[in-house]
Amino acid sequence: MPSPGTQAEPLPETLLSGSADTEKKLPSSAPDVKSPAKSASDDNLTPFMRQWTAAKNEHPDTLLFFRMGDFYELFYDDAVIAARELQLTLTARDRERAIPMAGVPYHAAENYLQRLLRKGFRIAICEQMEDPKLTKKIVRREVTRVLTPGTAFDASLDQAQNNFLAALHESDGISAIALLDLSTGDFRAAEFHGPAAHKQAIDELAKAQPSEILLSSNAPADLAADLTRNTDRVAARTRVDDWVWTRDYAVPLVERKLGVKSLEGFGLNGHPCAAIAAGVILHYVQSTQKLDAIHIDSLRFLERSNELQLDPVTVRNLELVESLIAGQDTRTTLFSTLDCSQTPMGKRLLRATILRPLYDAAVINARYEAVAEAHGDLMCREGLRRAFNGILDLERLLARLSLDSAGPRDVAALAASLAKLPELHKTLTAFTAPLWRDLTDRLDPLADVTTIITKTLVEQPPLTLADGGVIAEGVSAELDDLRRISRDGRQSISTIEERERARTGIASLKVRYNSVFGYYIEISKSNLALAPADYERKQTLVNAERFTTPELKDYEVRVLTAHDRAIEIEKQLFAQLRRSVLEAAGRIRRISAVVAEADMLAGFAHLATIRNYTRPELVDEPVLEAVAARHPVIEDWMSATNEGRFIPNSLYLCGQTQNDPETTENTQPSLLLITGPNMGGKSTYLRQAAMLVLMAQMGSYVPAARMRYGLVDRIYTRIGASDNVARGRSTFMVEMTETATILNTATNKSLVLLDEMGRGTATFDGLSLAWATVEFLHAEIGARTLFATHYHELTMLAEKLPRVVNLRVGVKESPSGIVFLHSIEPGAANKSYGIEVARLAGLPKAVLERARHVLRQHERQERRSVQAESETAEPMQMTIFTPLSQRIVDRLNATDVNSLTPLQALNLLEELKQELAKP
Ligand SMILES: Nc1ncnc2c1ncn2[C@@H]1O[C@H](COP(=O)(O)OP(=O)(O)OP(=O)(O)O)[C@@H](O)[C@H]1O
Repeated sequence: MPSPGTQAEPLPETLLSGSADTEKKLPSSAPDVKSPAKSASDDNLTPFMRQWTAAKNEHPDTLLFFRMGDFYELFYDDAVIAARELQLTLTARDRERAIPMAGVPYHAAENYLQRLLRKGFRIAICEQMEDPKLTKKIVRREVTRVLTPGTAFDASLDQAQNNFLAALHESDGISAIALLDLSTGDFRAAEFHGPAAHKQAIDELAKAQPSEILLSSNAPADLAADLTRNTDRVAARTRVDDWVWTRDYAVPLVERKLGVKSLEGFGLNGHPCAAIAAGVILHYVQSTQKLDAIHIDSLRFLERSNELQLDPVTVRNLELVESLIAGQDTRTTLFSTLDCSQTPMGKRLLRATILRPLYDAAVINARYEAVAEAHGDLMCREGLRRAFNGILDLERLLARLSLDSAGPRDVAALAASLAKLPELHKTLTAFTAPLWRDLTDRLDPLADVTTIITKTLVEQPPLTLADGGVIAEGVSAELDDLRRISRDGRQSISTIEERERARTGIASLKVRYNSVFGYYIEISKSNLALAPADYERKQTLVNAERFTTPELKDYEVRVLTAHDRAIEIEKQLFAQLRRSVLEAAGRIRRISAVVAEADMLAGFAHLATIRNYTRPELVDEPVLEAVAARHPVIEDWMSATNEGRFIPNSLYLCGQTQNDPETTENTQPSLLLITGPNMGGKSTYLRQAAMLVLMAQMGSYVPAARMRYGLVDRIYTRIGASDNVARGRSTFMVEMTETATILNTATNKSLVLLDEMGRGTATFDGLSLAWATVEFLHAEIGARTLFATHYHELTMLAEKLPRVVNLRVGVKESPSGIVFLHSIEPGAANKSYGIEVARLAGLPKAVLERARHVLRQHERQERRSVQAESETAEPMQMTIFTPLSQRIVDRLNATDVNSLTPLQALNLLEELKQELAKP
């Protein structure tokens, strides 16, 4: 069957990926593999090529892997592309027509397939559907699977990451997405309303980093452009016919798959767009996998209100799961720092939790309590962590079984992992915190499933079913009998050999077997005269002659038939085992979730111990207080590389509440203005605040001596120049867009980090924008804000605005230069050390001296103009705006407008105008 209603879009020319090995030029024609435009009924074609052409025409946008015996062969342009991409030798089939051909051995195909998928190709696997030995005509072949980047579920996937297939649906101002990781069964959907719906959907997609995105065939082209701009890894884009994206077709697909009459239980009622996106995903999976993916048995509707919101910019800026610099050591991410999970499920959950921390005090506190208990009991904690040892990727093993691509060893691995559950269950019962109790209750040890597998399979099964030896003795009486015949047959062969040697007197006579000629007696040419008359000649070699006898022929039939039949029965029993295990698919998936959560929490407890993290206190006020806090990633990095010691710093912030009086003596700061030299540690201090909140809202302990905080609804960052320049926006434009988002959407529960805002433009423009932004954040938003800046003028705001406080990073001047203390102190920096830092960076002496000279001149000029101003004018205003506008403002402030007659008002206006006209 062809893939109905799908069509791959050419990939963009460049992969804008963060990882070095994918940062390659893709051939623009990568997935364009529509060759040749032939008709299967073309009379000139051989029957074989007619069969190939028919399969290719059904899947024109794929590379067709055509099974021929022990090889998958590719022909025409497919062969040329595969040879180029996989460095295969290009040969030719049919000397006359010279059809390009390239192939890979079927047992090694997996590796080649994955390489092509990673390059964005789609692949159709055309299998032999009957045994070539049993047919005299051409073997029947069918496309059994279509592989696409988003539907991969092979063993080479990164175990710590999901491989998502996404669908994006937009209709009547509503944007919805669905995400499915076929390799684990993780299936989610979300829907967004209002003016920001589209952006929110794109942001969610960017966070999920799907490998493939399904779009409607009539979706606008710029939808795809948006995705490219906001997604780090460029996903393959596949168009699906618009008729699939309809409520009548797509929603019943989801209902049928989940076995329900309504999607209410999955939180999808009233969210038809999300349900349609989920349905499109299922349609696509069915058309590519050609079988029912049993392990997809639930769907999670994502509620943004339950999460701490992180937009993709913040995820990238804070280097939560990926390093900012492409190809850089991934050990510098928060994920790598916190990852001490023992199982792949635990790793994936940790990653997902970093990207979606909680926004629910009860759940967060329940986690703290569980971590506290494990933290406080070394024996139990270590016992628990040991219990995860040997639990392999339950979700992915199950998925492979569900998609019928699990071999005997996969099933044995599943059983070995499940066999660890009773021990895990026992270890968990030692804990009493409610969350541990809940996990213990949910941990079904699945003993029945383990028993079925261990009873059915031999202890160490072979990789494939092909040669048998997979099913244990005692499972099937018929199989045991056939095996005996086959075994006895081999013994009889040696008896025959001995007897025939004695009969003929030829000591070197051999009885052997090969797959082409079956059993035979081999006699060397020199002994041919001794061959008895009942020997029938079978094959002549250079130095020997091969014979058979009626007895040997009879043996052959019995032994080979027994062997083939035994393998047939093994296949049937294995299929039956697969079905039995899949009946427990839902239970296995639920257990995987329990294992993942227990593993992650045990990891938090372990980190708390080895890194000295402490339990945060979650309160009902918008505070953010941390005593002696550290940046988890830098601290870990420094201790791993023995590069110094991280200097702890404290933080006190309080978001503005509705009841806050306008000004009071002891107002807590909502905005910290941090000044100080480059390299002083300003950015680190900012990021550290975000890390603390993020970890705390994941339910983890934090790197601080003490932390007290109120829930944060969203973390905003405007940090440094990002790589969007490559995506068509200037540094300054990116900066302003990000700032606009903050000012338009932050609340008093948010955490805002602004690092060197305004530096991307002319000094005074930048300063003015930064100034106005601080005022707006202070007056209108009241979010907990950290603002690092090199504009010293901004520090004046601390005197004017009650909730703004100045902090500076400590430096010590010494004869040999400046020393960064990395401590955060009260007050504003009185000096910048740009030239000193430039010296440390190795700028040429001449440039440094010239810079010092220019700086001195500039400072002298500045002093002169300040002097002149103080002699002539009123005291300097605490504002960067001109005194003239301030005079007008003062005049207006002093006027009681209600007491003015219309004429007086007009006169006042005229006076102000004249004031403006003064030089
Ligand atoms: N508290 C600390 N303890 C130890 N080292 C630190 C600390 N804070 C920062 N550092 C180190 O100092 C260096 C500079 O830090 P950071 O980038 O935060 O400085 P900055 O003031 O933001 O500089 P710039 O203004 O140039 O961006 C980094 O290498 C960082 O690892």
